[in-house]
Amino acid sequence: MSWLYEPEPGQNDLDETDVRVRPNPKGNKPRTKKRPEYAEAPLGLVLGVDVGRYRVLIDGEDRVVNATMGKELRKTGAVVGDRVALAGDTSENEGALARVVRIEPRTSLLRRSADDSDQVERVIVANATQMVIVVAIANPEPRTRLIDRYLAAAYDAGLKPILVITKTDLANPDDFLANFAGLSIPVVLNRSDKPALPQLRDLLAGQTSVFVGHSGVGKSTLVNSLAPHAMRATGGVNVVTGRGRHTSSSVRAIRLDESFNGGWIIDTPGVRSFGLGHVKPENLLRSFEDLYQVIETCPRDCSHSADAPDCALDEAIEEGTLGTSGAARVDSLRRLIQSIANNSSE
Ligand SMILES: Nc1nc2c(ncn2[C@@H]2O[C@H](COP(=O)(O)OP(=O)(O)OP(=O)(O)O)[C@@H](O)[C@H]2O)c(=O)[nH]1
Ligand SMILES: [Zn+2]
Repeated sequence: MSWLYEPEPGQNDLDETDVRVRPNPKGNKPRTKKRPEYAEAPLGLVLGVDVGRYRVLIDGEDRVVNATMGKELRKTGAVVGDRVALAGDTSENEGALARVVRIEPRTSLLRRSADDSDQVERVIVANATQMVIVVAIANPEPRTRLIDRYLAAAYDAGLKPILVITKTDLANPDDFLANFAGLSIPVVLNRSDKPALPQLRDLLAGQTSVFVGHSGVGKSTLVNSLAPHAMRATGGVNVVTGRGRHTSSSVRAIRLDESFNGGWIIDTPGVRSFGLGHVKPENLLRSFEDLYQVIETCPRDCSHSADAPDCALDEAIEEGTLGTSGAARVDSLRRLIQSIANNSSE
């Protein structure tokens, strides 16, 4: 249920030193009775989740342990990127199973709905700082609206978006990129025979970057070029259960090498759709930053949809102030507004 995942006010400001004496802004009862008991529990990072089993990298050690969710946390569940406290058998011994007894406050949450009318959201990744949107310039043909969806999800989650255009050996990306000229997001042009490693390194250094993209765009190829050691470091997807491919999620965290200054990639191969049912309309508008100045001049309570009277977007298109891609951008925004309209009326 969505409310379980809502960050509390002020939560984003907390760091590890706040864990033991977390101030309770509302002064009501503490969230978990168990907290003092597990104050010394080792902390770790969730690298992967497989049918209720978690692979957790213990802080300060190069040790990945298997864990299950403690009883009181089972409904909430943890996701890749979560920082968790462990009790029980935290050894790497065969058959050892630790227990997650606490999930640390999250600094960000990337969610998606099954589709735009679905308000039951699924949390995909916790604590990421940016979203790398991977799109091929050809094969498969890029779709600007899909990128708009990703951008809306990124802004809603508080993640900084970065656009990586792959397969630039196949076509010239200039025309396509004109669609996003008004956005202040970094764009990296990449081709597998000459990966743009220095530029990517600059952008990914010290960050936790969620990689998203449609099937076939070359995301795996890109991730492999950035983290050739990935399989070894993360232990692969099915190590925990050893049970074939029945993974509940193949999302996994991959540590980048030292040249990335503590940077991580979170790959999301299983994530096919990006429903925006949970996205707040104001976050959607913010993701169209090139239109935002115009939107601010709209009448109060303007819905900005195609039938909205006196929407300043229509005027701006007529006057040509939004550039050549202006009409297409407005069209994309309006489709997304329409898609999440059911949601916002409740
Ligand atoms: N020409 C060209 N082909 C590429 C490039 N990058 C990847 N490919 C090819 O595109 C195809 C898809 O690449 P993947 O890396 O498997 O794509 P993916 O996005 O991970 O796709 P899924 O595995 O379906 O999620 C493969 O045949 C790659 O060899 C590139 O820069 N140029
Ligand atoms: Zn408007």
